[in-house]
Amino acid sequence: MKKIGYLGPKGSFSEEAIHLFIASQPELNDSLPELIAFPTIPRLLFACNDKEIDLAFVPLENSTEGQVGVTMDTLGQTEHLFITNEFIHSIDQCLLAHEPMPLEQIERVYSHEQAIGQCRDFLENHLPNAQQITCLSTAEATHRISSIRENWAAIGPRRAAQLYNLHLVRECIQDATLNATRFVLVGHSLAEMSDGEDKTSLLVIAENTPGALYRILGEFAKRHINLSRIESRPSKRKLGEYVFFVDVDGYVFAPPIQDVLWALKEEHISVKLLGSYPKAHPHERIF
Ligand SMILES: O=C(O)C(=O)Cc1ccccc1
Repeated sequence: MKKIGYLGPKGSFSEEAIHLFIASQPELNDSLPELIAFPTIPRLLFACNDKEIDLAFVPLENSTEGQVGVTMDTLGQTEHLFITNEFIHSIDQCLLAHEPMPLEQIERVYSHEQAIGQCRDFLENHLPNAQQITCLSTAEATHRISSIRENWAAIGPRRAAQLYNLHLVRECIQDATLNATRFVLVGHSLAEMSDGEDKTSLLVIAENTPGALYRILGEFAKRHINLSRIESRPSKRKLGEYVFFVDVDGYVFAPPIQDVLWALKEEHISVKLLGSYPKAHPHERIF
């Protein structure tokens, strides 16, 4: 039985999404994998890197709040991991508490930083005086408030209310109605080319010199390769030095992508392959 790790505990958005992802994959449905909850994203990805688990399922970016920096940074640091699938899951944030309670009475709000960021306007407008407390996940936040009878609330998935015996004070409190998170499944080997459209994720380390990024992007443009995403993260070595996460259309062994990789190598630009995997097509309800 395959072991798949996710950011837990039970009731997190990651758990909700991994169940839906498994249901969408006929080959995983035949012998259901064992799901293992991890408390943090680095611990989960390093456990996969060290082969304690077969696969790790992690959030990568959200349509409202943007990149999940810790996932990107850890993927950059690990050596034996490849993204093998992506999965887009729509996210409805709920405000949960022990009992029905007027918003003015809520003194503290617990949640994951991504969830707090997705509900920033709601929190400013309706809970301006509540203290915001960041937790390792929305489910951890929900679990924390469930054992203490105070005027505290948590932001998390609807299902966490049932699991932790809490009341749904408000639903759909995220600032953008259409709010979706892109999760990726990470494993130990490169996925094979699919029957449909694939994409390739690369980590490019550019020099801090005039035109460095222009030359990198030019290699893709010259070969008519479409870039679907480019994000920078600090190199963590020096202020003002960055690494770039680039997603391009196509499978890594497609000749134009191989040509770009050769050209970048010749220019001494270092590139780490993060994976090649089937492109997810978001459900219409999401976008
Ligand atoms: O905290 C969770 O429940 C997670 O799985 C991370 C997360 C948080 C907010 C949106 C999507 C994923």
